[in-house]
Amino acid sequence: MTMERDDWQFPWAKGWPEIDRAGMVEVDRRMVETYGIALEKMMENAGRALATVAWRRWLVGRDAPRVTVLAGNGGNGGGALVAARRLAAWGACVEIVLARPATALAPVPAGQFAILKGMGIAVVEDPPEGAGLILDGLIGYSLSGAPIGRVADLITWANGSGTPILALDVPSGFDASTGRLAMPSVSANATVTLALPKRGLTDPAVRWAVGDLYLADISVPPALYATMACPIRTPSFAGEDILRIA
Ligand SMILES: NC(=O)C1=CN([C@@H]2O[C@H](COP(=O)(O)OP(=O)(O)OC[C@H]3O[C@@H](n4cnc5c(N)ncnc54)[C@H](OP(=O)(O)O)[C@@H]3O)[C@@H](O)[C@H]2O)[C@@H](O)CC1
Ligand SMILES: [K+]
Repeated sequence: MTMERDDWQFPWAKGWPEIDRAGMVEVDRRMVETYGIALEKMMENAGRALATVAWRRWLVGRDAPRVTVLAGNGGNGGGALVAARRLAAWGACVEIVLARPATALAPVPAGQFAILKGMGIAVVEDPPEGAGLILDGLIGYSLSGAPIGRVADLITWANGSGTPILALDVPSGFDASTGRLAMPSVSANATVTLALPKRGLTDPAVRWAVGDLYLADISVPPALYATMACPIRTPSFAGEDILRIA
């Protein structure tokens, strides 16, 4: 699978369709209710894509590389927990840091967390030093206001760690409704966004937070996009389920 395709390099030059939070919530709803593509399935695709980019860009060839996974209690955290499972199975030494107590995890992320516990994956309270990569699964498209509390502390810690950061869907702190960054915002080396680029992600002004941008296919049927209130042209993945688009 080639991760780089020249013709995908500059989406704003290519008119990549972008989507805001409301649109993505509608896509998620129709995936489940119209097509029966369960959240677990979407989350598995999201997490595997995150793990694949993590492995191929930062971890391949290294012996038991250490990965710190920062997980919020929503779908973004769930996708990162799937990536944690895949990376652990590929030989990474994974440490999970939850932003909220495990009891606050939403049902599907909680299921992912239970699997990780069953695998004996380490869950640590304080983020460890010296990891080779940090996964940002704190907040995705459901940011509400500027990050606060432990989430904000973890963002600040990750940014100051000197360790590369790979963000899921959006860098935590990025507002997918407005395309603007709240502070603090994760300053990611790369972001794996899901289905469609979230509104504003390809704006060069936010590149310092987004980093290199990958788009992951989570199997949205073209007809779903075509019958949206504002029809969307489907990105052509054509057998390559992760594309670098910026
Ligand atoms: N088809 C797809 O695209 C798929 C998308 N998927 C993924 O789901 C994501 C959307 O998931 P979501 O809606 O569960 O919420 P999400 O973004 O995880 O954030 C909620 C968390 O953020 C927190 N939080 C919010 N604001 C905050 C603040 N200011 N300061 C601090 N904390 C704040 C909030 O805390 P709380 O409000 O509960 O206290 C809660 O913990 C999406 O981005 C994608 O990654 C996958 O499921 C696969 C399919
Ligand atoms: K994130």
